[in-house]
Amino acid sequence: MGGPILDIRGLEKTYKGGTKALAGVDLTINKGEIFALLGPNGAGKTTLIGAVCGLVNPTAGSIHAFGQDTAKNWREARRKIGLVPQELSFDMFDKVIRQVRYSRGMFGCPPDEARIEEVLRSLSLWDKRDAAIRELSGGMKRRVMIAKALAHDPELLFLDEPTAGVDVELRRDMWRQIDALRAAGVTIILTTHYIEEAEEMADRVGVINKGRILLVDDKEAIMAKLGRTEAHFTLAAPLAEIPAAFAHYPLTLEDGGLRLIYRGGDGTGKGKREVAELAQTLAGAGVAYTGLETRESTLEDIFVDLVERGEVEAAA
Ligand SMILES: Nc1ncnc2c1ncn2[C@@H]1O[C@H](COP(=O)(O)OP(=O)(O)OP(=O)(O)O)[C@@H](O)[C@H]1O
Repeated sequence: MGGPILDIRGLEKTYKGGTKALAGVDLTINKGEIFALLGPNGAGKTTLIGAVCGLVNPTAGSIHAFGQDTAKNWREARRKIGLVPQELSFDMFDKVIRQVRYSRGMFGCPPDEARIEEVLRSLSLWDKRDAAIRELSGGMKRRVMIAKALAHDPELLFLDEPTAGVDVELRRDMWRQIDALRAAGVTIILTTHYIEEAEEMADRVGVINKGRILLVDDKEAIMAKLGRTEAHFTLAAPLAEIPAAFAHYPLTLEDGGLRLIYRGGDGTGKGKREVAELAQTLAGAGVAYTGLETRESTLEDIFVDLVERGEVEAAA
């Protein structure tokens, strides 16, 4: 992975009417990475993307893209940036291929029919190239949005909720497309509500809420730092209390003493190890169990936890 391709410092945006959508965002994106920006509705994700793409005028702070200060020279930076916005936007009566060609030209790239064909084929749009956009299904329209964003061969691609409301097949296609772009060295920033998407695709994850970045880290590091193991032992007979020999484990008794629950670990495997120890030693200590269910926390658990904790801290 390369050096910084995007550097955002102290970015703030207050809309007319007073909504503070960004409240001091610092974020550095490295060349070649896939960065997932997670956050609930209204967190400021679209505003942040808009600020980098020159669609939103920041109230304070700075953005450097490809080493250029976008406040001074956003056109130069914008040429190297592709944006697939959340909303569909194009001339519905125009033909697919013309819209894609037009996008390429708009960013000052010379015509290149071979490249246009390649982009259309990669998105399974080649057969539809002469169709008017309004004749296409919703999923196909979304593909056209991506084709348009790729037509000028951007080095940095923003995907704002690329798979919101699309079917499973199209979502898988998009993941494949993102993989291919990653292989070609394109840096990708995607926003999503689908945590599984971030879990599947991203190298790094940032969590944003109320215009503030709560956390940025490697996906693996987040899982390791904040991952938890939960294990439920269904006991053969109720326990009145946790035996002293197991007091050093993070255990609780529920269901009138019939369920022994382990909640702990740190994502480094400690949780699994401790649960395995318990599974082996409980019976020997006279605690028989008839069932064991375990689960590891997902990025979704971590995200919900962080946002809730962030809200608690903000309210405190
Ligand atoms: N043009 C605008 N004028 C006034 N307020 C706006 C405007 N655009 C966004 N906002 C407000 O700014 C805040 C952040 O919105 P933004 O669209 O950036 O969030 P988001 O994280 O992209 O949300 P979602 O996941 O719902 O798309 C919200 O409170 C929103 O209502």
